[in-house]
Amino acid sequence: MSKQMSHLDDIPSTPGKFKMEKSPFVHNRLRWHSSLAKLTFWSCIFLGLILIFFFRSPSSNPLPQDPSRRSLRTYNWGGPAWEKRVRSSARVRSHNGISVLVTGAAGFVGTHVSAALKRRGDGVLGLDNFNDYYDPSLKRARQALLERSGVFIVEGDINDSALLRKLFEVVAFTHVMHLAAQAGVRYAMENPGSYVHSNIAGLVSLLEVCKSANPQPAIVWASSSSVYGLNTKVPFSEKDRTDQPASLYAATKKAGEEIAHTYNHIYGLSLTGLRFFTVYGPWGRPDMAYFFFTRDILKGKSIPIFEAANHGTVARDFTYIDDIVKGCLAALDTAEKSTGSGGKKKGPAQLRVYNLGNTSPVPVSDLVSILERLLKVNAKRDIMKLPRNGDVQFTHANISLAQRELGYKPSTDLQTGLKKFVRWYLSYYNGGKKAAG
Ligand SMILES: O=C(O)[C@H]1O[C@H](OP(=O)(O)OP(=O)(O)OC[C@H]2O[C@@H](n3ccc(=O)[nH]c3=O)[C@H](O)[C@@H]2O)[C@H](O)[C@@H](O)[C@@H]1O
Repeated sequence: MSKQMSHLDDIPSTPGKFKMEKSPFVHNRLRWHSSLAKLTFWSCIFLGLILIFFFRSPSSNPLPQDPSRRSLRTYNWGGPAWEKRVRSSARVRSHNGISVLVTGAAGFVGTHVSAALKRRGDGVLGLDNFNDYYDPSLKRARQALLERSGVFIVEGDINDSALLRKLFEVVAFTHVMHLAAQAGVRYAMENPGSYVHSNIAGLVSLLEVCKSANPQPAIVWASSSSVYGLNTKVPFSEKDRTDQPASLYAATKKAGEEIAHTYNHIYGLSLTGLRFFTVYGPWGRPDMAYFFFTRDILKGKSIPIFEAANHGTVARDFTYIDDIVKGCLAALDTAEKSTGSGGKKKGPAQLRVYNLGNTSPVPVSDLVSILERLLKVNAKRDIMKLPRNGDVQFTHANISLAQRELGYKPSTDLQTGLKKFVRWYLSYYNGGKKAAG
């Protein structure tokens, strides 16, 4: 190093100018030294700036800062012990049982559906990416609950095609109950990418693997009442227009219905979409109004209650989880087989869409009154204008199609359902001592 330096020191940097200097050697050495120092100095500054930029740039570390790219997380799966667990969880234990892959199994509806299927002896394997859209510890608690009844939840993302293919290699699922999604109407303005990632790209990734599976499974999946968007004709019937979504969430669910049509048409996949109407109940989602209203009423915090223009009522056709589960199971049981094999269609296949609602919309202010009575605490009501962030003024399901074809008959009113929710909430959060996330 020093040898090389001394050699470099002897060579004038600009030989042409050399002769013009009065004391060429000394002067040039000084010049050389000072320019080397300058070069080193500016290089350090430049390097420093690059490093600062690199570490502060969100793209250098996409995982914690960009939740729409959750699939970039790596999950551990595979190996003989893992395959054994997968097989055992998916094993059918009753005569004429089905074997179901439940995506979003650690979610609210996913947990209840998985438990119900397992109870009647069907084979159930869960899949969930345990993202942090809301408190993941609640998802872990649901997972523990399912584990106790023999349901294994594979940790992974529906965008991971290699994982999905592996699951179909290990188990010949007869059905897929696809509930993994980015839910929530208002969050779509904060993180639009996560909706595209889960509800569109994830759905396509799943259907691609299902279409190539041999045998192809029948698929039942969660659409949403939000697809009715700005439709004003009530009650909402499956025949009504769904081309005016009011949120990106609704648009991705509507896109899902169109994508389902395509895969049914080209590949003969049997597909049933269920339009859920504001599902609530024990083990529910903390991002939903009934859940965080409960938390905030208990904390003495004020709760924002939306109203439409001219003090118009905002109402929802709140549907209790047990009724939804019955609808899901009936959809699975009436699903016909897919007709394709090896990615090729052999004949026309079933394509269905059903409303699963309660058929009795309740104003949000009444929901709050019921919670006040059940919690024995007066809410601090903060009445505010319905924000323009995707909410619609009301939903109301016409369920006659589901009644006729699935035998769907909701039987829990909001008062009864909320009573069960509040009992669960108080015991889960230890009498309100542990705060809900
Ligand atoms: O059924 C559906 O299609 C949808 O139901 C819910 O969406 P949403 O009905 O908006 O449920 P909440 O967020 O719990 O809101 C319930 C009601 O409370 C109102 N609300 C919400 C939040 C708030 O701070 N204040 C308030 O008054 C809403 O406007 C709405 O009328 C779910 O979050 C969606 O994932 C689902 O697809």
